[in-house]
Amino acid sequence: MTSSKAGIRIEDLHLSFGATKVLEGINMVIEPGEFFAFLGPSGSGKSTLLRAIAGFGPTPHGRILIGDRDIANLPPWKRNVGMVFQSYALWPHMSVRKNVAFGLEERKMPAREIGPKVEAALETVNLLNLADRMPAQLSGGQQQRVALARTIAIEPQVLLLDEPLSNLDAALRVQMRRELLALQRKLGLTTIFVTHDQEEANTTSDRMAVLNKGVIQQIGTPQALYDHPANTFVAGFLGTANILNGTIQGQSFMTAGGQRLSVAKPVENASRIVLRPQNVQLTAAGGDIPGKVTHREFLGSQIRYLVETPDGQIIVDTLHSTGIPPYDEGAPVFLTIDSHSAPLLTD
Ligand SMILES: Nc1ncnc2c1ncn2[C@@H]1O[C@H](COP(=O)(O)OP(=O)(O)OP(=O)(O)O)[C@@H](O)[C@H]1O
Repeated sequence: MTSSKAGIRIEDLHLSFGATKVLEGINMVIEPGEFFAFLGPSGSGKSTLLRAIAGFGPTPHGRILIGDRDIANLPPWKRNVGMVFQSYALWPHMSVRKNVAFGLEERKMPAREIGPKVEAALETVNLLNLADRMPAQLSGGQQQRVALARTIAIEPQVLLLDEPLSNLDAALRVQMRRELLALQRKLGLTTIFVTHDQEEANTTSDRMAVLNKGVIQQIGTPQALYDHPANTFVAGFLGTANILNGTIQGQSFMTAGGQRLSVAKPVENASRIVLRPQNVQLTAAGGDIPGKVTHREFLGSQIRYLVETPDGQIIVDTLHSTGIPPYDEGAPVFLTIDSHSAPLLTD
């Protein structure tokens, strides 16, 4: 089963629900065949943006192009997009096979063509053996695969996924996100995946857009956004971050608490530095910054310490090896900070 690849271009998109602005000045280009994630906290506008591409919800201002077709004013069924919902939205009274055939029948495809297309879609998601079951006789993961098969059967140019894994338990989510990525790679379909789960976005997407309050904060690969956040929101939203205030002085960042941290590339007007918990070392003596352990959490592979310092609380992650963690709550410690390539922020 193949689909023609098409990119997506969104130009200066604005959208309101009545008087409430929900999306502002959205511009982005999604490359043909790319797996792209919309990531952001609850209410940031991810689903609204996805639905605007699908043709649901209030009509936005701005342009939405799939390939070189402006689809912003087309009804959903003329946009050639396939959408998978969090709830799966399967017909409970229809077998798996009928559910997958439904969209093709709606499109008035000749019956002799529908059978092979349904088989091919079910084969793609490894569900051919369950084709005659009813949805209620399937596990959550299997229902999700039916929803996917139903969507890819119509051979859309673009696949839109709205939190498709959030009804699954943790282990199945991990398995399904790998299956989803493998399927996307096999079909080469331009895909947008909405999630509020950064691990899900990090592990699947080629690139992602981080949204907050209806505004895109940054677009890039997961690693680029983690290593080079554009602002305090992105730094704090992706992973755990210690964000210290201060100023640039020569080749150093001088923290508000009086610590001089050397930086490779000083940024003029930088007022914050981002220290990831794994870039701080804890020692009993001989480090740069004195502190006191106020809390300790056992995370399995790591131990997380909260340490009170002249710059406030700093989170430190250390690798766990078998045995008793070395520092108790209340222990005096020293921190050594690897600040050389730590991101500097100006907002
Ligand atoms: N039908 C509606 N009428 C009015 N406001 C709405 C409507 N749907 C969504 N909103 C508002 O638009 C904003 C964005 O909602 P949206 O569902 O896009 O966010 P989200 O980032 O997808 O959040 P979540 O992860 O919780 O689904 C929210 O403030 C929400 O309250």
